Amino acid sequence: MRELPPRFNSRRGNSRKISASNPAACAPQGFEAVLAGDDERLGGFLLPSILAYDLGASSGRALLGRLNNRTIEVEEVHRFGNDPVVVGDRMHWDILRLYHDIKQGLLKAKHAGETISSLAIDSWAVDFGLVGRGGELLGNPYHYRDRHTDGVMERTMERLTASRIFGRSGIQFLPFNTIYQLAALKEADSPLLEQAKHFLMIPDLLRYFLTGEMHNEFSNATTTQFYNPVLGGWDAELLADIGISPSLFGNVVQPGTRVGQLRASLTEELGIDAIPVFAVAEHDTGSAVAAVPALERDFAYLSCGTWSLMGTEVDQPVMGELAQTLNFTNEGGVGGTFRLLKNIMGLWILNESHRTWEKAGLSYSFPELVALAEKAPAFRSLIDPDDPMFLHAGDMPSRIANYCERTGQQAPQSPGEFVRCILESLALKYRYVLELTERLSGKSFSGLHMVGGGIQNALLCQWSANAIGKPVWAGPVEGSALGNLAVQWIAQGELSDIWEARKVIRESFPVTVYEPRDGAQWEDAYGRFRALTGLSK
Ligand SMILES: C[C@H](O)[C@H](O)[C@@H](O)C(=O)CO
Repeated sequence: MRELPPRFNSRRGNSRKISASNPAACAPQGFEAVLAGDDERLGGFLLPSILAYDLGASSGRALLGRLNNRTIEVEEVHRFGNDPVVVGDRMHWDILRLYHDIKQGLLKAKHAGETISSLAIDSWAVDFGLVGRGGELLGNPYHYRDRHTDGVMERTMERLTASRIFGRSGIQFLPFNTIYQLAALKEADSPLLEQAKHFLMIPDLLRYFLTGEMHNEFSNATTTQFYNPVLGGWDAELLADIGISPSLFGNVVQPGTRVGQLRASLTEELGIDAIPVFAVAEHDTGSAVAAVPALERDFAYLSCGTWSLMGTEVDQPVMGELAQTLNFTNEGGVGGTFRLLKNIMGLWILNESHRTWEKAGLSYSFPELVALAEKAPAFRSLIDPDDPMFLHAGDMPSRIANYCERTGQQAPQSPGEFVRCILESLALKYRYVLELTERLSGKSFSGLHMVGGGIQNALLCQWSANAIGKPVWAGPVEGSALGNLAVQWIAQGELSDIWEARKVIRESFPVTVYEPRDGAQWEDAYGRFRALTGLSK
């Protein structure tokens, strides 16, 4: 059974009120005192900063956080690109460059005169590195959009059946899930598997570089599709099914667990202290959901970035036939919770269209593209953003035109019309998935919380409210980084539990409310969208 760190099993109402009555604990320099389970609040002293690294599919940032008398102050000390590297027909992450930027963040914090009391890393899911006998990384991790997994999911599902895989993992079927990446290496008889001794997901790997310690974190482990949430551990049967040795997989730690400190060689190299390192919800979506400033216990969220992740928070995974049929997922959360959600292709389609136009010498900023979309004719062309033709990198405008021709629609002609098609289709897909979430969870939501970088697109937020016919509460932008900070503060007794964290986030970062408009138009468009895309409930 999963062991939760102290202060994290307060999902429903049994949180321990932490009082500041015992001044004996007030020894800021004795920070370790807190770590030793002393949960007396340090009498309102301003504690040193903590550092959150949030690595997204296109960029990363190092955010300093301070908790100043119930208000969160954040400061971005380092922002960096995350450009995949294509070698031949393989696409890899530039993991050593990412580690270099993590070190840059530490140096910038040091030069800013900051005392860092802890740090943690979150990133996108499913991807991993393999480490050999000597502790060496055996190669640059594959990017989940690399095509070495083409056809592997279908072959694996045929051999094992979808019910067996979903019944043991509770995870949605996506072709890049870790289980199919490992199965692809097995099919290719990759020498990597012969040499591999340890499996580390992206944050696990970067944390290992920092501390020298190897741990697999829970929220990210669940995205592999071979973690069994009922057994509370790696599923040896599924691993055996794909011919992968269970010995590669280590102990799974829960968000909020202290997992070492910066190794001596690094503290010497950078001239900094051996800062404690925590595991947080290292799947960035897990951290984003932790930071949703919800008031009510039953809330719907949309984490909006390269991907759009929509769902709700549940105490137990929902692994019945309907969940499998609707292809929902149950990814691990904070405090023993699960994220019942569905992946939606998201702003990736817009980002790739922008990249295609840039390559063609058509240079538009994102705000310009959104302004052009607003002026374009409404609901002229609609797509299902999750059609597999939009998954891999490439010329999205041509694929959108192709989709429209295939469905008997007029294809967009100008960048403004293409962007309108993308944003309208996303908003309508959000309505579709929200209705499925209500059906599957048995909950009804009074509105939708939108968090993440994508909410800076106010038009998308407004159209999402119009499409769902309910208010959208947008904020915070830095959802993942704030969720990362929050779990570090809870682990160190600064916040009592995730609900206090959400309250402090709500008070520190006011949300923008988008009330639904143009109901009749969007209702009509939704009918057309369902008919065109063939999406039935
Ligand atoms: C593959 C994606 O990374 C994953 O499904 C998504 O949840 C994510 O991590 C978005 O950053």
